Amino acid sequence: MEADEGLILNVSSLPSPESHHSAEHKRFRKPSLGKDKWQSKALKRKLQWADEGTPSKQKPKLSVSPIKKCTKEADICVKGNLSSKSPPKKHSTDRQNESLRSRPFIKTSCLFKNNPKIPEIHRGGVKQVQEKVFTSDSFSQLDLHPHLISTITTVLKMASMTSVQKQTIPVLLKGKDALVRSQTGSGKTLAYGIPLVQSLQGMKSKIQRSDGPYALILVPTRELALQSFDTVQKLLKPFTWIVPGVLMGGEKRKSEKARLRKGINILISTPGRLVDHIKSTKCIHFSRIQWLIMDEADRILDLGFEKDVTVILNALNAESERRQNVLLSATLTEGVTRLADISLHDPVSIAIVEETWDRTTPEQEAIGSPAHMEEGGFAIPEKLKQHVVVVPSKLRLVTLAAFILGKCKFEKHHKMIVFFSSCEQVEFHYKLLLKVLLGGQEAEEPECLPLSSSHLKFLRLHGNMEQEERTAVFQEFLPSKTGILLCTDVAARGLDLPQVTWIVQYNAPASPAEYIHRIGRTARIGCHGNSLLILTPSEAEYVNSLASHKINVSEMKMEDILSSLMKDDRFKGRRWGTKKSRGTNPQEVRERATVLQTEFENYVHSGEGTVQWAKKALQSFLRSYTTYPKTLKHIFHIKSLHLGHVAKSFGLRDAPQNLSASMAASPGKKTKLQPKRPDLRRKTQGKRRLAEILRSEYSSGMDSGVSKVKRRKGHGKPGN
Ligand SMILES: Nc1ncnc2c1ncn2[C@@H]1O[C@H](COP(=O)(O)OP(=O)(O)OP(=O)(O)O)[C@@H](O)[C@H]1O
Repeated sequence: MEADEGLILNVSSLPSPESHHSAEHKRFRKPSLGKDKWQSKALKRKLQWADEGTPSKQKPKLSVSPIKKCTKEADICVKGNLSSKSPPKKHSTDRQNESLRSRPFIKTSCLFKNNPKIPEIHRGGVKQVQEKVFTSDSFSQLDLHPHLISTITTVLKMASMTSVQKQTIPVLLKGKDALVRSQTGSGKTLAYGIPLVQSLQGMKSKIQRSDGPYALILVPTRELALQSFDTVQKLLKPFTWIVPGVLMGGEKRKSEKARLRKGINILISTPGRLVDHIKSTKCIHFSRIQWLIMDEADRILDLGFEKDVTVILNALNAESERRQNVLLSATLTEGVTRLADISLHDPVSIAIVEETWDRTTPEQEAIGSPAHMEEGGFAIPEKLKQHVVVVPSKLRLVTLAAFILGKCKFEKHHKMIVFFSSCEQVEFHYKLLLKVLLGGQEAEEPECLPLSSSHLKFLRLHGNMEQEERTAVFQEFLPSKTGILLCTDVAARGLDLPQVTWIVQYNAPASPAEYIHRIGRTARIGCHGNSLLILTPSEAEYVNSLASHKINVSEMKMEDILSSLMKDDRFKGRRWGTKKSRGTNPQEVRERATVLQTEFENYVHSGEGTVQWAKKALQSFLRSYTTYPKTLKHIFHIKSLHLGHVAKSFGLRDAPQNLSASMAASPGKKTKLQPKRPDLRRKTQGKRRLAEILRSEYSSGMDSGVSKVKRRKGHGKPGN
């Protein structure tokens, strides 16, 4: 146990955390149930607490100990039993008091003590790269089939072209290869979709379904495959003889084979799944392929799909030599240059930038080569407001919860995506937030929830989920006007989820490119949007790293986010009793944050299973922390993490002692996760682990080794 976690409330005659937790649930469902029992238990309580300076190695005692020192924060939890002094007058306050009295006091460390100083964020005058989204030109100006134009205007309801469409469509209609970069949400799908459909519908000999693929569209994730399929299908409405199809894993291989046998003319696939079919499905052939499109091309390589892409290119080259190739992304990086070299023939480079592009060198003037495209920074949608908040590790969880409550419960019309760095963390936070913020009654009895809570709808999406559930979640979140989607980077690329108002990055992304794609899930096609990046004090320098890529963030204050808790009396400290809270009293805000943290900790410590589950999530976080690239290691280094503090953000009261050997963490001290003498074997293991993590997010769905989270009704035991 760490020194600053010595402020522990040791309580005798406490109900077990588990029984308390279920009582809290009952409080929401049937407020009158168990009232007497809880009142008498509350009266029996004798609250005692240990000295703040408890030696760090001393084990927490559950016995009664003398009061040695009382800090303001201890007041929060201990002194506040005011109900006997000022008895409630009204029925509602009676019930409120009862709930306050029944609040458990097990042990709560000082959330606001011994935290590292929050450094000031200095924002240089970063001039962001900007693109104009729309042009005044209409699609009818292009040389397209009239039915295609009417589909665009009547089915897709689009009037004018976006900048990237205006520049790309004519190039592709001329039969040229292209390398296209334009900001997120600028309409790149139609930029390749329209010329593709125009060219296939106009082929001299009419396409037959049995001809097999004429076009191959590669995308990194299954959801993006589904989305691209949907767009292509719409464009093909008047051209019913051209058949699109999607291969994306998760589906039975047999049924995909059957669809391939029947014939797919525009094949949309994730690379891994396609390679699987190339290797095992006899009826797949590419003799008529005319188009190869790689959307999110840089990501396809990042994921270690390079080998897969090579297999695919070889398969295509073996059967057909002449085809048109297109690579697209909002962030073209070195990887794409490599891919461009092997897949494109004399390409036209298209990048949509405005004057703010900082052309300081003659090389940068020549945007003709993809290498130059990345030097000036990536464009960010004009109406996207980016924020950063620096939060000490211990306060991360409550800050996230307060932010979600503030936006999605106490404000209207917010739809939010929260990014985490691993599947386990998504699962953990999903269930923890459901249990604590919604009282665990989310799915079963929404009508029993306090009215305001009905605005909170949590969903999650990550690579370890069964495909059926992934698709269901995607389809549910897509049209929804509200909701909070917790996810990994599996949702960072390409997904077009309308009306998302906030992107929260709970774990910083591993590259500026990923930052751009994550925030790009909002403020699409000229709309407004907001993003929040949550950093710890030791990570604050990341803001400079973003600035060097022309990414400009403005600071939010943690205290302002936490002040949303003033609107939620479920987290009212006991000493405030029935007193009406006026304005934002910083002390009361801290108290409420502490009550909320206690609720998290109580849930996590409600059983051995939940403790293990939190440790697993913590371990997963630490593992992902070791995978930041070299260039960011000075900011995100495992050694700069304080394990005891980080544990708090997983609802754990103490730094876990028994993390797996590979972690070799030392509780209560800064973590020592790096081997003292890293040898080659360990390096290889690290690489393999990284590959596993990435694969778990993006696997084609055919890798048998990936464990799946089965869909459970009513959200059963965590960690399963
Ligand atoms: N000309 C247009 N007019 C109006 N809306 C458009 C137009 N073109 C595309 N859109 C819409 O803009 C949204 C974003 O398009 P799309 O998903 O193709 O963007 P993107 O550039 O591929 O984004 P990302 O880089 O995130 O993948 C979609 O909802 C699409 O229907």
